[in-house]
Amino acid sequence: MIIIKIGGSIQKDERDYELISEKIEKYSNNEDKVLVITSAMKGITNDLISATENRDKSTEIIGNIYDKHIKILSKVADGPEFEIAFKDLSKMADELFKIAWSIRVLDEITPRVRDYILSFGERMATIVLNAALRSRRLDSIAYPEPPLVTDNNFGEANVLEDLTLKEINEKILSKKSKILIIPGFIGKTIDEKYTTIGRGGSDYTATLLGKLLNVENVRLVTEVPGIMTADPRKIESATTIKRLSLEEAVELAQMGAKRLHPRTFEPMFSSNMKVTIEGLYEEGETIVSGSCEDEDKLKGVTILDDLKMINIESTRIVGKIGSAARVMAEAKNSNVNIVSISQPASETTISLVVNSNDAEILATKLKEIKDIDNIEIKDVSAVSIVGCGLRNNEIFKEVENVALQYDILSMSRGLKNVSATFIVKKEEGYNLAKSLHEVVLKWIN
Ligand SMILES: Nc1ncnc2c1ncn2[C@@H]1O[C@H](COP(=O)(O)OP(=O)(O)O)[C@@H](O)[C@H]1O
Ligand SMILES: N[C@@H](CC(=O)OP(=O)(O)O)C(=O)O
Repeated sequence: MIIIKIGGSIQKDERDYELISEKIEKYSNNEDKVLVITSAMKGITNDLISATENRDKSTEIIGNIYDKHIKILSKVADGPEFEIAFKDLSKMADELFKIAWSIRVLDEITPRVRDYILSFGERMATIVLNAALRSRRLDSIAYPEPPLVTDNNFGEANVLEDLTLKEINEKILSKKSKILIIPGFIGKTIDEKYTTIGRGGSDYTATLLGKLLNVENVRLVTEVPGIMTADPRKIESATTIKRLSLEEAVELAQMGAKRLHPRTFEPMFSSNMKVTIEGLYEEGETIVSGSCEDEDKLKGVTILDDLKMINIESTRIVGKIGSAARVMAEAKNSNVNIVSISQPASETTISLVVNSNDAEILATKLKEIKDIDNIEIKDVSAVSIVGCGLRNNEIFKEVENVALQYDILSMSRGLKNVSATFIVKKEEGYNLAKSLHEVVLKWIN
């Protein structure tokens, strides 16, 4: 069996479905079963989120979502396949309209209802993809219900692995068709409420099922030809990385490369599967497998630029046990994720980097701590460089020399020292990323 994940970025028009069908057919030739995991069609998850946020427009947005699906369906499916899929999509859309109407009337939404609404993106995508494959005479079936059984942490649910394995064996793998199409990103609780596992969660669905089902090959198909040395939309000279060790892949995913779910590669730590990220339009792929090897030098650069640094200064917190804990406790109580932390040995300052949206919320809470003299907030970028070669002194020095030409606010090392992150003022972020990318291109193999 092979697992193929089809990204949302490559589900937008007739040509995409033609290329996807060819790819699935090619991979299915030597397999007994192909488990296809699909994301929602391009832009649909964002549209659904916008329906939950702009409740006065929710029915209009949902009308557009339905139209987009039917328009594509009419181009990729024909005859009875079109008829069946049309009925299934219309039934789902009816259900979605009812919820949209109720949130519009109530002007209120709970995390549970939000996940229920988001679940329609992936569920509708299984129907369109299946109709497209069947119209090309491929032996496929869609199972739109979530394969993952999760806890009820709506928005970022955790997968219950044993129950998921049971579910997939009983309800999905038992189907006779060779190609089984299931939704990524969504799950359901034991009492059958829809959940989601976090943005980009279809990649993680694929690797997690790969581990649970002992599958050797998991292929994540997307619009770019593999994971690249930088986001090709930001840095033109970015090129495909041929191989990533698991440590490197985890660091890159965590810092947003190819908008992967941060846990995408976690299942690989307890399995022997090989994960390949490959392009639909251009030849090119990245293989993720194994640990750091001698030939692994530098692999890539990422940049996070919607961040703020909160500098907390006080001479009265120096040497006091529990000062940092109080600051962190405020972050926890305010539900604010800390992206980076630093404190000099003089202990007079604690600097926290958080997502821009969270900065004011946290700073307001911190101002209530009476031993703090001054709190300052500034826009920053986090620029990271990743590669096993950073453990090599010569390479690390070269990276450091380039970074030191900028005004570095803090520096930290990642998992097993295979990454280094530099925090700089926002206006320096892009230039630092470009300079570090030049070093990557020199050392990449
Ligand atoms: N290092 C990187 N390598 C490849 N793509 C990247 C990288 N960093 C950011 N990206 C962006 O990720 C996008 C693909 O992610 P996404 O849209 O989530 O794909 P999919 O929907 O197929 O899962 C690309 O269009 C690219 O701009
Ligand atoms: N549709 C979800 C899940 C996902 O993984 O999407 P994509 O494969 O298009 O990144 C999202 O947008 O987050």
